[in-house]
Amino acid sequence: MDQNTKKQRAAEAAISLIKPGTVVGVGTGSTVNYFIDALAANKIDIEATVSSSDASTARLKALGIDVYDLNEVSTYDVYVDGADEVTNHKHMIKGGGAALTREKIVAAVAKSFICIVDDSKKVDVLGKFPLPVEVIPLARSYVAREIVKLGGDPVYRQGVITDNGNVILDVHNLSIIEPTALETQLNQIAGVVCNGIFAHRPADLVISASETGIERW
Ligand SMILES: O=C(CO)[C@H](O)[C@H](O)COP(=O)(O)O
Repeated sequence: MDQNTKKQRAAEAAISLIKPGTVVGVGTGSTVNYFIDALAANKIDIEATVSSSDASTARLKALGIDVYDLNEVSTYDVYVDGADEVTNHKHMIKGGGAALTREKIVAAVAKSFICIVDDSKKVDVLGKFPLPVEVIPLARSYVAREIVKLGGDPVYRQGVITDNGNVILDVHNLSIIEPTALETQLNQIAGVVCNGIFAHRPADLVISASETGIERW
């Protein structure tokens, strides 16, 4: 079974957890695209969505699904998003699609976070996937030097501007033993907007698809 089929299966497994009449938080990426398509295909009569990126907003609207501005919503039940890595503790690295900041915000407003992945994303320790850090453009070199002091190897993601007008540093060679501590530490560097460790707000449920079926934890 190829990776895209697994992504689609994980996304479709999340559909049964979506209740009619509710607002649904929608992440970003290829796995979430399958979720958006399944939301439309299953014709679940949701009230609307809140979205974590311009790309997801465009896909939702193209399928006739309403998208609320997050400022119109005080809270909502379920946020569904993919991940680049996820652990048994439901800590994640996100931001491979450069949408980490809005993803973290939209997830923060949700009562629960459902992470949908194929089984290649499950890891014991975060950090093999280069950690995305969104940075104010002016601060790029300074932040990179500070990250080197923390033991990481930052690489500027050439040609990528986030939906917020910022740039991304992908930090290689980190073994993230204490994700909550590193999430906090990176956020304290002046010029960092957000980093892709989701440990202060982990997932509540991970749905992972493999050859043999769906695993939940
Ligand atoms: O964090 C993300 C985007 O910023 C995505 O959730 C993550 O990169 C996984 O993407 P995909 O579902 O395409 O494998």
